[in-house]
Formats: sequence, structure tokens, C-alpha cells
Amino acid sequence: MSKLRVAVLGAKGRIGSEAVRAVEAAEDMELVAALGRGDGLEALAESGAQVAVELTTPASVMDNLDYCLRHGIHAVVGTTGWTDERLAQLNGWLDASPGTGVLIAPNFSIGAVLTMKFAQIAAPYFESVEVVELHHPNKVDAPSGTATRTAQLIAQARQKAGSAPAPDATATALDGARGANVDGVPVHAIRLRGLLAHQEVLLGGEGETLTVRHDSLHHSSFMPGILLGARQVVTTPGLTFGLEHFLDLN
Ligand SMILES: NC(=O)C1=CN([C@@H]2O[C@H](COP(=O)(O)OP(=O)(O)OC[C@H]3O[C@@H](n4cnc5c(N)ncnc54)[C@H](OP(=O)(O)O)[C@@H]3O)[C@@H](O)[C@H]2O)C=CC1
Ligand SMILES: O=C(O)C1=N[C@H](C(=O)O)C[C@H](O)C1
Repeated sequence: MSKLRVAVLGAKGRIGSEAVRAVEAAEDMELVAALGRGDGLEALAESGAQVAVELTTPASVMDNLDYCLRHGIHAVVGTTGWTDERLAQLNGWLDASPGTGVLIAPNFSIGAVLTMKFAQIAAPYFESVEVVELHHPNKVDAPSGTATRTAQLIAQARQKAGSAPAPDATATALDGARGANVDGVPVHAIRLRGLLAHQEVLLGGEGETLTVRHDSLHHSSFMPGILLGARQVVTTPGLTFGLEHFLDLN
């Protein structure tokens, strides 16, 4: 059987360099291009890449995806910074490239995907819920894509259940002290040397609390999800948002 031809964008970065090794080690894949900043995107088409794994920066991802979709190259995207406007633009490009698939995964690790699921399930049963994400200090964006998505899913679950807003009598606070407000859910970002990628969802009810915590201790935690995404995206046209859709977790 022929191997899946995979390219990695952001190949010299923290996660990109790990993805290069993972694709090289996968028996059913061939690494056909490994591009860093400044490398020409034409290498993607010239190498016959079927899937591009996009692990660059929020500032670079849209141009890279524009190229991929104009050339019918499927994409597995881990890069953060997704807004409604960006998603609308991407959907427009997908409409013009029928048959091409894009997976955007706020987090490729199974534990993080399950954390989001558990948080969604638990959120309507508690009065209060807040999200804390903790990352290495070289991370360029906050809050993390994972924390933003977690808060959105929590908010959707609470809205569906008719939950009241979380109680909060705090009337006076320094700017930022109560975190960012993502759809009504406070999200706090910590940047600390020694950390990699971690998240806690704290839920509180009368006389009890529940904490759902996940720790990515190494970039290898993201690799099975990236490889799964590359295998599935080639037969899944259009936009898939979240690895859970490829894990039968919905
Ligand atoms: N979804 C998930 O599970 C995960 C997502 N991420 C996300 O992935 C992204 C990358 O994270 P991380 O590896 O830590 O960041 P890094 O800064 O270590 O890596 C990004 C790399 O992309 C390079 N780059 C920038 N622009 C381009 C371009 N146009 N073409 C090719 N390469 C480019 C950078 O080069 P230079 O150094 O010159 O700027 C750098 O080498 C972030 O958005 C992060 O949040 C990270 C881990 C897991
Ligand atoms: O920058 C990182 O490191 C990570 N970024 C992603 C995010 O913003 O959620 C995924 C993971 O948290 C690691």
C-alpha cells in the first residue's frame, strides 16, 4: 500500500520538530517536506504532499492554509489563534476546494480532549466553573487555544442546561485579576519556567469542588493525535474542529 505523503510546516519549532520525528517513524507515512520560516511553500506542491501538518504561529497559519487549499492539500492544524472571522475565511477557501479536508485541533493529546469532554459533562451540575491554563513562558498567545475551546464548550453546556451565571460578588478588582471572560467563563493564564502545557477546570457547588486536571509533560503527548488526524483528514472533506470528532467522542 502506498504511504501517506506528509509535510510539516514549522518543522524547527518545539512541536513541529517532534512531529517531523513522529511522521518519519510512522510506517504508513512518508515525510516529503519539512518547512521552516522563509522556506518556499511551492515545496508542498512540488513534493506531492497530500497532507500538511501546520504547527507555526497565529501570524503565519492563514497564508499557509490559503496555499494548501488552493493546491488541494489537506491540512492538520495545531496552531492557535482561531477567531470566528478566521474560521469564516477558511470555510470560504474550503468551499472553493471541494474534497479537501482541514482538521483544526486546539489540542492533540487524548488527555486534553477528555478534559474538555469531562468539563462539558460536569459544568451544568456545579454553580461555579473557572479554567486555569498553565504553560511554558515561551508561549506567544493567551489564553491557550485549549482553554478558550474548553470555556466555549462549558458555556454551551451550561446554556443548553439553563444554568444560571456563576455567582461572583467581586465588585472591585485590578484589571485582569478575574482572568479573561470567555463566553462568561473566567479563564486564567499562567506562564512558568519548567512547565509545558497544563490545564485545570475548577468546578464548585454547595459544600464540594471538583477539579479536572490535565498535564502534557512532553511534546510526544500530541503525536498520536497528529498522526490520527493526518490519516483521517484525507477522507474527511471540509472543516473538522476538534480531535474528538475523529475519536468517536461526540
Ligand atoms: N494543538 C496542539 O495540540 C498544540 C498546539 N501548539 C501550537 O502550535 C504552535 C507552535 O507552537 P510551538 O512549537 O511551541 O512554537 P515554536 O515557536 O517553537 O514553533 C513555531 C515554528 O514555526 C516557525 N514558523 C513561523 N512562521 C512560519 C512559516 N510561515 N512557515 C514555516 N515555519 C514558520 C517558527 O520559526 P521562527 O522560530 O523563526 O519564528 C518556529 O520554528 C502554537 O500556536 C502552539 O500554541 C503547540 C503544542 C500543541
Ligand atoms: O503553545 C503550546 O505549548 C500549546 N498550545 C496549544 C494551546 O494553546 O492550547 C495546545 C497545548 O496547550 C500546548
